[in-house]
Amino acid sequence: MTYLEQVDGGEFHAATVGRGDDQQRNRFVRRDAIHWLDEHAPALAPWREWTEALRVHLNRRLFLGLFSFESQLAHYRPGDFYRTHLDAFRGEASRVVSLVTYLNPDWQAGDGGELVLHTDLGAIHVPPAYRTVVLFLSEEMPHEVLPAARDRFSVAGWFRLNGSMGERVDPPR
Ligand SMILES: O=C(O)CCC(=O)C(=O)O
Ligand SMILES: [Fe+2]
Repeated sequence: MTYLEQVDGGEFHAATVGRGDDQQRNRFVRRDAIHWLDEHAPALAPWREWTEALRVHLNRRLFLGLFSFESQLAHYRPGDFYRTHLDAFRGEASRVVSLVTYLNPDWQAGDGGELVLHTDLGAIHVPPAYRTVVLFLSEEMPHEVLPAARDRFSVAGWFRLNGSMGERVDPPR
């Protein structure tokens, strides 16, 4: 049984909006079900190695000071969506770079479920097709997920700064 099959068996819960104590389930904003990827699962070693190599590369080339990475698998059932949002609030300085990738083979034009990036130059529509990887600045890129006509699986991850201060260890999970 693959890691994904295991997860699909039941370890999903309704996605919430916000972090920590501010977390709330808001079905008007997002409808998907999510599963935080287990940092220690042996099956996910290639994913950890790849995202770690990307983290080091981004720091080397762009001096971003990225410290950690967290990611979650999301399942959008037909009709599910995620309204326009930012992944981080300015000044919060936790999530710096967002990464999204897709697990849907044979995604067709009429299947919907596009990720829409609302850039200064206009909207960019990204079909959630297998092997597509999207990276953007978490605080600066408004984006949304349009409703899909079929089940849609994505992995969203965030490269974060080290927000540890005094007794408070970051990330909090
Ligand atoms: O699945 C996607 O295309 C993007 C998901 C997203 O924006 C998020 O989880 O913050
Ligand atoms: Fe997002």
